[in-house]
Order: sequence, then structure tokens, then C-alpha cells
Amino acid sequence: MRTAYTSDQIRAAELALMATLPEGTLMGRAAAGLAVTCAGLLTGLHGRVYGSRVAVLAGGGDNGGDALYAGARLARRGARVEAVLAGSRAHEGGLAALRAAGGRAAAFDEARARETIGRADLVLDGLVGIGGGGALREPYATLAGLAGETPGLVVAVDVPSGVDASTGRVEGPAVRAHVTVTFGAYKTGLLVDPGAERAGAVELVDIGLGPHLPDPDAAALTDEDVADLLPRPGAESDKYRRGVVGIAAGSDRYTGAAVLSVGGAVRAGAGMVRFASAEEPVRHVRARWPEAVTTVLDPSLVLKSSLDEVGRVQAWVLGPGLGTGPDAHAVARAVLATDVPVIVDADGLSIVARDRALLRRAAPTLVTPHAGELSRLLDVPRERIEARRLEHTRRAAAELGVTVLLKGSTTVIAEEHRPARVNTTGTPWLATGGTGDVLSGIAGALLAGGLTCYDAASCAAHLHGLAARIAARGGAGGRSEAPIAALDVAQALPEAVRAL
Ligand SMILES: NC(=O)C1=CN([C@@H]2O[C@H](COP(=O)(O)OP(=O)(O)OC[C@H]3O[C@@H](n4cnc5c(N)ncnc54)[C@H](O)[C@@H]3O)[C@@H](O)[C@H]2O)[C@@H](O)CC1
Ligand SMILES: [K+]
Repeated sequence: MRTAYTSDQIRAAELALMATLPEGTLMGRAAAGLAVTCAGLLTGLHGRVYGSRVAVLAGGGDNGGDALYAGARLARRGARVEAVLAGSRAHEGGLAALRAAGGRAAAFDEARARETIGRADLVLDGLVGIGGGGALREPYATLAGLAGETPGLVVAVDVPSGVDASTGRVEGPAVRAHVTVTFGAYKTGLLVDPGAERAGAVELVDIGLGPHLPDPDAAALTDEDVADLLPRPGAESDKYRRGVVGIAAGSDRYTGAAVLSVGGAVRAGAGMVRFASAEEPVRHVRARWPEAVTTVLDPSLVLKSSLDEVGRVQAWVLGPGLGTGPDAHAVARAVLATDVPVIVDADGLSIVARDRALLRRAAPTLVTPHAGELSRLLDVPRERIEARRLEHTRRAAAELGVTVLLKGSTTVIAEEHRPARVNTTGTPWLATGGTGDVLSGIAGALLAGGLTCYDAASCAAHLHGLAARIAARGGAGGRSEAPIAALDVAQALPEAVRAL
């Protein structure tokens, strides 16, 4: 598991560790690790460090200190290092080390900074780290913009400047790095968009913080974690024990979403799928997935909140293509009145946004909105949600008393009193119609298989992203990606499980 922390958590751990070590030890470790990564990148570019040009953007705090000390190490290996000092003061020790190693440094001057950055092979962003707050002020903002114009590689020190290390929030100009070298532990803002996207590849330098770290603020599952969590059939298993998932989706008007959700559940390893809906979607599901046991719902029974005719299930998926009219509302009421875990997705979310009381139930509930749907659930503008994804996912979990999976560029999962989970798999090709319906089916299968909402959501997102990548590459070994359809994602699920 990759665990991540807020700035405050990191700072507290650093203080505790620092108290046990001679002054300067931590910065020495950080700068040494940073210099090794930069030297590796420069060697990759030119075959050597000697003679390469490095621009160090140094803020007034310790983040600038790290960058200046790393610059000094590169200068000692023959790099031509020039530092742009952005603050009214610079880290004294770092600046002296850089100068002693033959590097140059001067206070910010726009024309000169443009020239230095414009000819650099590598720009080291040491403007602000975990001490940053709010939008970058001048001249930091200008320098963050100039870093975007360099022909060279951009390496962010600890976090890309302009990205909030605790949340991934970006308010104004921010550095876009090829590589971020982060110290001691991952910061949550490096895993959550828009910060994650600004960070590029993240490398962790161990500075000995481990024993001082508290419970994480967020975590990302690895393939191994998902392999361990995934319910797998044993010799004793039969279809009932493996988990029966009920899917209440589709309507005479929308049949595709139902087919995709059932496909996700079948391919993710449900013991059995019971599909309940109107006549037309039932016909489509039977034609595409003969494995599913189908029931045409009698509206009068649903109105009495009875789903007895469907048979026993261990979890329900509610919503894809369901519609939002009175019949759909009755189905939602009946499903949410059951005593098993329920995933509410798509139209199901529109229904509960209008009738929040439906979410007050004893059994666990997982909601899987995208930003627009979460905007309706929380009554917060979509743009605010996009800019502060983690914060709003947590808020929804607390306010609604459910587990929340927010879909999007990085999928975030929140449940009260648990670290947020951040998904790291996927491909931009996933942004296509119907993939969310497949996700609901996968999560349903895992929930019916016995996972909690929190684990089912995290594992479903992981597998979904992995399957999408495999589908886009035409197989686990493929190198370049191509467009995919939602059904391709469902079809690639077995290969994703095999690849874990
Ligand atoms: N505390 C420690 O033990 C260690 C800290 N390290 C480094 O130290 C960093 C934290 O250092 P600091 O606490 O000095 O803080 P930073 O250097 O991250 O930021 C503080 C500086 O940024 C300026 N600043 C803050 N917000 C700004 C904004 N919006 N616009 C413009 N300027 C802004 C402040 O005026 C101050 O000069 C870490 O990110 C890491 O790089 C590492 O050396 C490892 C050890
Ligand atoms: K930085």
C-alpha cells in the first residue's frame, strides 16, 4: 500500500525525527537523494552530468535549501548550475554550498530568469514545498510559468510549487513537473488531481521518517493489495457462497447501461447475477448475458416495496439507466429498503439527491457519483468539486453517512474515520460512455463476494482501470493505447485479475 500524509502530519514527524539527529541531517539526506535522481536524468539525456545546465529556482524556505544543496552536489560533478533566488532571503547554508561548489546565484530578474530557464537541461523547482499556502505570489508565480517553457526536464522538489501538498488543490499558476522527488513519505496532494497530474512521476527519498509517521491521511492500493483482498473461490465454493448480486438497472428507454453493468458483474466474478428490470432491458440482458437470471419487475409489487420475486441477493446495484420517473423511484425505494449493501449509481443518484431519506438505512451504502452527480448530492457547484475533489468526497461521506467513490481523472474513495483511498490505475481512454456502468457491476460483484463498501469500491476502481489499460493496449503486453468501448473494459476484466 502506498500511504500518503498531509503537510501537518509530515511536519510533526520531521520534528520528532529531527530531535534525534544532528542539525542539517535531514536536509542533507533530502538533497543527496534529489541530486542522485537529477544526475540520473541528466545522464539519461546526455550520457553525463558534466557540462549540463541546471537552473535552480530557490524560494526562501527549506524547500529552496534542498534545491540549493542538490544544485551544489551537481555543480561538484561538473554541471553548470545557476540559481534564481525568488525570496527576499535565501537559505544561507544552501546558498553558500552552491557558491562554494562553483555554482552561480542571483536575485530574481525576469529577463535573466527567462534566459537561464530557457537554456536549462534541467529545472529544479525549489520554490515552495510543504510550507506553501494559497496561490503563488510574485515572483514565484512568474517563475512557475517560466518553468513551463523550458526545453529541459522539470524536477519538483518535494511537491510541485503551487500544488497544495495536503489536498492536491491548485489555485493559480503551478509548476508542471516531469518528476517529483518527495521526501520521507508521499503527500496526499501528489496522489489526487489536479496535483497528481502536476507531479509527473513521483520518486520517494527515504529520510528515516517511517517510525514517526501517524496513521495515513490517504492510501493507494497496489496490485498486490488488490490480489490479497479479492474474493477468490475455494474448493468448497458454489455460486451462492461466492455471492449473488442483484442489479436493478435499465428502463425501456435505456437498455445499454443495464447490459454493461451486468457485464461488469459477470466478468468480475460474481457467483450469480440476478437482473431485475422492465421488459425491454431484460430482453437485452438475456440476449447478451445468458449467465444472468432475470426477472421482469411487476410495478405493483415494487410499489409495495417487495422484491421477493427476484430471490435472495447479497448486494444490490441500483441505478444505471434506471430513469428517474415514479417507477424508478419505486424500484429505488424497494432496493434501499433491503437489509443488504447497496451501490447507488447514475439515475439512482438523481433519485436519492431528491429524496435523501432513502439513504437512511441500516445496511452499508456505496454511492459512485462523478463530479456533476456529486454536485447535485451536495448542492455545490461542479467546478468547486473538480478543484477540491478530496475535500468534497469526504464531506459527502460524512454528510450522507455512506461510502463515496468519486469518479474522474483520479478516482477518490472516502468513508468516515478511514484514510481516503486514491486509485492509481486507468487511462484517459476510459473517459467514454458506459464505463461507469461497468464499474458499478464490478463493485456489486465484489460487495456480494463479501468485501466492505470501502474495499469493494477501491478494488473495483483498481481493476476497472487495469482492465481499461489492458483493453486500450490490446492485451497485457501491448505498448501503445487505442480507443476502447465500455464493453471492452468488462471483457478485459479476467485478464486484469490474472495480471495482478
Ligand atoms: N522540515 C524538515 O525536516 C525537512 C524539510 N525539508 C524541506 O523543507 C520544506 C519545507 O520547508 P519550509 O517549512 O521552510 O517551507 P517551504 O520552503 O516549503 O515554504 C516556505 C517559503 O515559501 C514562501 N511561501 C509560502 N507560500 C507561498 C506562496 N503562496 N507564494 C509565494 N511564497 C510562498 C514562504 O514565504 C517561505 O519563504 C519541505 O517541503 C522540504 O522540501 C527537507 O529538507 C527534509 C527535512
Ligand atoms: K517545490
